[in-house]
Amino acid sequence: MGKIAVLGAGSWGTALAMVLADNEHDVRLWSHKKNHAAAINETRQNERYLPGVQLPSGITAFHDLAEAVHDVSTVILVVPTKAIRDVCRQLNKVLDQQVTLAHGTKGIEPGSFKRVSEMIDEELSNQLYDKVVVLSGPSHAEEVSQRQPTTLTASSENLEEAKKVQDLFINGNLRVYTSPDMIGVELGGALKNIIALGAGISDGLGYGDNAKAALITRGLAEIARLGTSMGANPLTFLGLTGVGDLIVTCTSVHSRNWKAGNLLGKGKKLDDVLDHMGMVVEGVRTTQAAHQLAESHEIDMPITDGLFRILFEDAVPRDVVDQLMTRVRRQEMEDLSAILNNRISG
Ligand SMILES: NC(=O)C1=CN([C@@H]2O[C@H](COP(=O)(O)OP(=O)(O)OC[C@H]3O[C@@H](n4cnc5c(N)ncnc54)[C@H](OP(=O)(O)O)[C@@H]3O)[C@@H](O)[C@H]2O)C=CC1
Ligand SMILES: O=C(CO)COP(=O)(O)O
Repeated sequence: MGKIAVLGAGSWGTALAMVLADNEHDVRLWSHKKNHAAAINETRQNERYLPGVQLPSGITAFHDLAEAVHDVSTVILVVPTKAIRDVCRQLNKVLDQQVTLAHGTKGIEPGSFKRVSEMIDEELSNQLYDKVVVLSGPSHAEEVSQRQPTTLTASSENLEEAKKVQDLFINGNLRVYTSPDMIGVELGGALKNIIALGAGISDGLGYGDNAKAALITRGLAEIARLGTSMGANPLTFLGLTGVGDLIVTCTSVHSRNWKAGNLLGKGKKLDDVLDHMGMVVEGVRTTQAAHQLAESHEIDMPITDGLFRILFEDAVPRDVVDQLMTRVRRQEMEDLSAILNNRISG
């Protein structure tokens, strides 16, 4: 079995490393913090990010990136979106063989509006890999680490690369599909975090299941609206990486985005919430990116707009809900051909 480097020793990197080790690969889990890597090797646990979970013997933690990627056939990037460019620049200096390159990161970069694979393509020398693969879907690290049944989708512009990643991860607990729609798969995974923040706020305000179902469904409509404008296949949003991930993130106590929203709904301030979380809450930056994108391209995203005002303009959550409920009346289903004709170019 192959040598694989997983870069990012947070909850998701560790859970993915466990799957690979279960599949008998030799896994190098890289942490940018020396003490963290040492503690993982010593205790055989990642106490900070997956407390109480015993790591399989096939995982070794590394702090030195050159050592972690030496001789590996595959590199999986699982750091937060804001760290992707920096880690790619470090990789350029130490990786000297061609690898299969995948990522499990869910975000869009504010300002550039780049998806994670686009950021990787901009930063990483193209001699080092063929086409990036994204691995996404409804999958909380806590449940994957307990080997509970989970499904994911591997997508790439080169389907052969996606199949290689499918092969590496698939087992009796984790079923992996493939998809050619890289844009839709990455956007579904990133944009659902915005709606999960909203679902948490709704729960924090004491609203019930009706409100949450409405947020999920109307949230899906605006994810599909933006995603389709950016070149995604609209059907992808009905799959695992669209509605599947939206459901799991909006309804699970494991979701950091839901938890952060819940605290906001209970009246906490964003900075205090983020300090308290101690783990990445990707939906915050993605809300900023999607809001900028929707504004500049005149795409109707009322939930995202409301979230943006709560997160960055101190809007009162209950007022935002009132505004959403009293918007101008409209027909539920929209004209897909109009959306397809309005694709964002470039
Ligand atoms: N957790 C989950 O269930 C899932 C998460 N994801 C996605 O995976 C990505 C990673 O999330 P997750 O593992 O959960 O996040 P966590 O917050 O659990 O962990 C993030 C990890 O990345 C490290 N890190 C932060 N900045 C850098 C940097 N500049 N260079 C190197 N390492 C860095 C952190 O180190 P430090 O301890 O120093 O902060 C930490 O080890 C996110 O995009 C998330 O949306 C996708 C599916 C499921
Ligand atoms: O992406 C996830 C589940 O698929 C994890 O969501 P959170 O980052 O909100 O925990």
